Amino acid sequence: MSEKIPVTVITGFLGSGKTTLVRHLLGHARGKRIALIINEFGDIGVDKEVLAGCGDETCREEDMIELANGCICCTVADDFIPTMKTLLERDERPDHIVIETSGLALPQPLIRAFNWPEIKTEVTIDGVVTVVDAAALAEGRFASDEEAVDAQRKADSMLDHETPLGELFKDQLVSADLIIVNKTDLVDESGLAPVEAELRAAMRPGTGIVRAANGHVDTVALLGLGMASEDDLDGRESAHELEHGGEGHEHDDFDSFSIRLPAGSREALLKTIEETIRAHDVLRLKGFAAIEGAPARLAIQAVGPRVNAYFDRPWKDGEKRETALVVIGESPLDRDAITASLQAA
Ligand SMILES: Nc1nc2c(ncn2[C@@H]2O[C@H](COP(=O)(O)OP(=O)(O)OP(=O)(O)O)[C@@H](O)[C@H]2O)c(=O)[nH]1
Repeated sequence: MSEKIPVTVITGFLGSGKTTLVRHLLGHARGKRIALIINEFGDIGVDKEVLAGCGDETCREEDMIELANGCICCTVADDFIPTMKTLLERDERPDHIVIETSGLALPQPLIRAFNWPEIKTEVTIDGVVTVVDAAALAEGRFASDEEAVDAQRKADSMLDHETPLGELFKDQLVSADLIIVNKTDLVDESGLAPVEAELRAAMRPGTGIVRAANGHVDTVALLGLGMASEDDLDGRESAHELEHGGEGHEHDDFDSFSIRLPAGSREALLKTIEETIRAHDVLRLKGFAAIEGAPARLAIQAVGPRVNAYFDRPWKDGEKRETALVVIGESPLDRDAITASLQAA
């Protein structure tokens, strides 16, 4: 049997620089024939257009395949596996396959798809590479325009609309074998150090971190990791899988509860939330807040000490204007102390 073809899976939030990285990679392929599978959604074809313009003979049109649907995790059987099989049945098989995932799909189902018998004997994941936007992270955001990310997600019926962005971000980090800290040209050293500390706290131990600007990463560092990630799933579970017991794993060690508060001031609430999270090791805090005098509700997403808040929509007629938050952390959570702390807002 011929050797398995290595596949690099590239994840990362919308706008983090995945396409830029892929473009650089194709332009520096060092003679490797690389096939590219793009899992784009929304503005279909944009990434392909960008890549087609790279002007290098390694970027051959026939080696770029777009998946029809926006979310690999929903369409593994109908779309992804057949696409892979078609690619593998070609006379001229690629030396390496790169999959650029949509910035909002969970990487976990894609990684597990490599264990499907239809493709398991022919391909293996060389490495899962997660691109992060250092500039956004340095400012406490996951992406340069979170609202655009969320709007796009909501517009795509194929995507899970419930998973908070912070959770998806973490899912992308724990999936990674290598994290590319991109856009370092926009952040100085004092900004990068805390970003990397944050990434290290969230990622699986041993994950590599490489800094980059405009996706300039040496092909040698990017390809040939030889991780066989599909055989090494421990610790890569998505938050969703963790909450729901996962694939044959038991995860009873998370606790969550909800709390309701009267309308208050935005500044006081966010400050209190941040302090509460730090004081009580809360992993996640999410919900909606009623802000005095505001006609819209304030969506709150916190992952670790990073609290995000944005007005997501106006209050509806008849809707009760109160703050409702869900607190999640490792069991046991000190509910009374956390509740008292949040009530101080
Ligand atoms: N300053 C700076 N800009 C960058 C860097 N990398 C990418 N960009 C810019 O950031 C924007 C998004 O980059 P893309 O490569 O399209 O990001 P992506 O992750 O593929 O985005 P989607 O396909 O929309 O998910 C583009 O305008 C890039 O030119 C970088 O290192 N520094």
